[in-house]
Amino acid sequence: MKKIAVVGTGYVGLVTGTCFAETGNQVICVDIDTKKVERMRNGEVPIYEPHLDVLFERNIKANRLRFTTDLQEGIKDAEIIFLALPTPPGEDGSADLSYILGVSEQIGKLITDYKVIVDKSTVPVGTAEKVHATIAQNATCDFDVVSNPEFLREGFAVDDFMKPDRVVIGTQSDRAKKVMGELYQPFVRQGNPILFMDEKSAELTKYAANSFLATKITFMNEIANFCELVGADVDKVRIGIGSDDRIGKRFLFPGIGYGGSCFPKDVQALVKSGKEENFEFQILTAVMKVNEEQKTVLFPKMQNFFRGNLSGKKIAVWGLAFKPDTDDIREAPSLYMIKELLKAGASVTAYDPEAMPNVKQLLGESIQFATNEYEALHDADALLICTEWSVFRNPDFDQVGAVMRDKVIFDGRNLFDMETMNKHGFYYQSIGRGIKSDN
Ligand SMILES: NC(=O)c1ccc[n+]([C@@H]2O[C@H](COP(=O)([O-])OP(=O)(O)OC[C@H]3O[C@@H](n4cnc5c(N)ncnc54)[C@H](O)[C@@H]3O)[C@@H](O)[C@H]2O)c1
Ligand SMILES: O=c1ccn([C@@H]2O[C@H](COP(=O)(O)OP(=O)(O)O[C@H]3O[C@H](CO)[C@@H](O)[C@H](O)[C@H]3O)[C@@H](O)[C@H]2O)c(=O)[nH]1
Repeated sequence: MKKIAVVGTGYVGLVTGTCFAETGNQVICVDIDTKKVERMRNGEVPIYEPHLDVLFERNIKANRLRFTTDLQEGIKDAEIIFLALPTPPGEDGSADLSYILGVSEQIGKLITDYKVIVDKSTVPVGTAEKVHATIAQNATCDFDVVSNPEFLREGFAVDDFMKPDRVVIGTQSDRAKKVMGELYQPFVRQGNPILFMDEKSAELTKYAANSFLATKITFMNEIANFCELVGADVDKVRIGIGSDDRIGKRFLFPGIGYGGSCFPKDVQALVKSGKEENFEFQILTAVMKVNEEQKTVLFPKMQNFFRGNLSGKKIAVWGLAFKPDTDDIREAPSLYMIKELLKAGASVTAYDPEAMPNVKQLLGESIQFATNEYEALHDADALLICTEWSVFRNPDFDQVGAVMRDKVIFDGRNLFDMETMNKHGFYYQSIGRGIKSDN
């Protein structure tokens, strides 16, 4: 059993804290958001993340998981302090380290006995050194700073955390290595490795992983766009190349661009880190450009369909979250499409199983929200699909066609097969699969 403090209770911090509690540790989560802490103390999970609620409730009941707004109270008994704080893009695209360094400064003033301070946030190479220097300015006791990047995906966060493909631990301190190795032992029982390395390599491993995955998706999006020009079917090409073990089946799904709180900001931050070393990440620069264009690739198609005049058209939007099984709308492609549609004078009625409250906060009254997917379609001139929630995968097409003004679908996630669409008489455009049916 270890005593752990987790500072920051967002998608990463709350999952980290809860999963460490689940393996028998004593965890206290610290957040400056008083309302959030109040909600958690009342037993409420403040984010939507499948399966988190069961673990959360169980560990609170067992007194292994507690919450506070007071950093001093949070860290006083902890041997390990995780920093799961935001690292948003600064104005120039580099990672903003003010949250990390601000809390590090406070930690330096507060600690009185040995602690392992762990960077769980995604941070540029050299941050562990900066955190160390910041704490050292005030600390009067021994401490180590470790880089332990997190690879969980939203929507699968609990599973990814409990059964990680690997755990990366960057430290050159034997003492910290031992503490971290013991902590993670229960999570690598399946034989997946704990990879010990130096801090800088650990920090870069995280950016390299995200940038590689973003590149893989973007490559497939370009292939999809080319498929449309030459009449090939990207789904067939995807399966064709994905069957090669060297390429792999995963992360090859084309769509309206990658979004979320990680890929866009992390690719940008790595490119910026390169610039600081007079190094140009040529591939990643192209990835960012292609992805920007991909987010609105369906817009000109919609404009064409409506002969350049979207003004007054009613567009139903299915899916607002940047991906299914999350309420997160950070950098969601849906928001880019909605912005273009509103600019063109269209009206938008949207439905998303989890993300509507977040979008309401952002867009207010500028769009309408429906209580289910069919209600969103009432009198719609077209349906635009932005997120592949399971509930959208097998709709009653007769009902869909009956409530819409026109049977027109623009699908940014390739949910339906072309034959089904043809059979039901829909005009259907997706990504990389050509136009099947003329209206
Ligand atoms: N979201 C993901 O899927 C994911 C996965 C892997 C890594 N990461 C990285 O992990 C980090 C955290 O991401 P997130 O998505 O969990 O962020 P988030 O925005 O969801 O949560 C951050 C939390 O930190 C709190 N906070 C801010 N300042 C604080 C302070 N001074 N003291 C205490 N709490 C404070 C906020 O109130 C918030 O609850 C980022 O670096 C991100 O890149 C995220
Ligand atoms: O084949 C694919 C797979 C994903 N996406 C898009 O890519 C984005 C990111 O998806 P995903 O990676 O599943 O979600 P995240 O929760 O953002 O997770 C990524 O970012 C996290 C934060 O750094 C990392 O921890 C994870 O390993 C990494 O997968 C989303 O917009 C998806 O729609 C595609 O377009 N095609």
